[in-house]
Amino acid sequence: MNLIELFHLDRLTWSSAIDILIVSILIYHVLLLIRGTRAVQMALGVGFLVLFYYVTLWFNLETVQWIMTTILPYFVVGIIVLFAAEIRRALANIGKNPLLRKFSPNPVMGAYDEIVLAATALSTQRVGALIVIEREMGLKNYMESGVAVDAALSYDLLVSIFSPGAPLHDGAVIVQKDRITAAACFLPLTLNPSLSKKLGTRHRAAIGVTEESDAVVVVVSEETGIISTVVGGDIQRNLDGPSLRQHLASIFAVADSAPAAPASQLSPVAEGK
Ligand SMILES: Nc1ncnc2c1ncn2[C@@H]1O[C@H](COP(=O)(O)OP(=O)(O)OP(=O)(O)O)[C@@H](O)[C@H]1O
Repeated sequence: MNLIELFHLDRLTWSSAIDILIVSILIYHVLLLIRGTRAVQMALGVGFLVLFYYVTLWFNLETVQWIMTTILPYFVVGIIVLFAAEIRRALANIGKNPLLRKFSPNPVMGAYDEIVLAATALSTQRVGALIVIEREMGLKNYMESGVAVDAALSYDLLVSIFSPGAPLHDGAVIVQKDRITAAACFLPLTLNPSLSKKLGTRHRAAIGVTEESDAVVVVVSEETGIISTVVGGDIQRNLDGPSLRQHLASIFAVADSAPAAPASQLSPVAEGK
């Protein structure tokens, strides 16, 4: 028996090849989506139940089969509820239109330089900060949990919002293009069990919002002054001004022309705090 007969390749048609390709791409994207989340354990549990169902068919275990087929419809509803975040993310990714992205104007890196400067200054002063930058997916539901602000994105405003004791310092600032649109916003916490225990709620909120949206988050740790960015649930730690700027420039695909000024060149507003 040759390979063609062994794998029935003689029956392979163009449509079945395309079929296999699409299913492989779908499986690959589902695995990418659930990688590193609690959904992995659940997917393993579902796999085990499916296997168990075939074992009951094999041994003709009628009562177990009856129980499994009776609870299956409820089980499907349960899976939809449990995987709601992952399903939302998958649908949002499908809905992202690369054409729309091409036509929407690029954010001005100058505006994000304000974030770089503020993060650097806040880090030096050990002031915690949580800045969420909206991309294609709207963040209106998170904005509604905070206080609406409609102001130009500026270093001074960011530093004053996060100053300890300022009324809006607790929670996240939301940035849409070159404007600060909300402050003191509450974000969903990630439930990822594999995260370091060293990451507290500020960092968990930063990761959580990027698991549910395509936002980019800049976090400054109050405890250590460490600057991190989070995209798609992945946290990148230990950034400094230039690396944060470079990272934001690469995410937003804008020309990285001028390096961010060091924190020592910042205006007296920050330095005085
Ligand atoms: N769900 C949330 N949404 C928005 N902000 C949050 C949320 N949870 C916590 N925060 C912010 O994080 C602060 C508490 O941070 P905490 O010390 O628990 O976290 P952390 O990750 O260890 O941060 P740090 O390194 O800055 O101490 C809160 O005062 C609040 O400003």
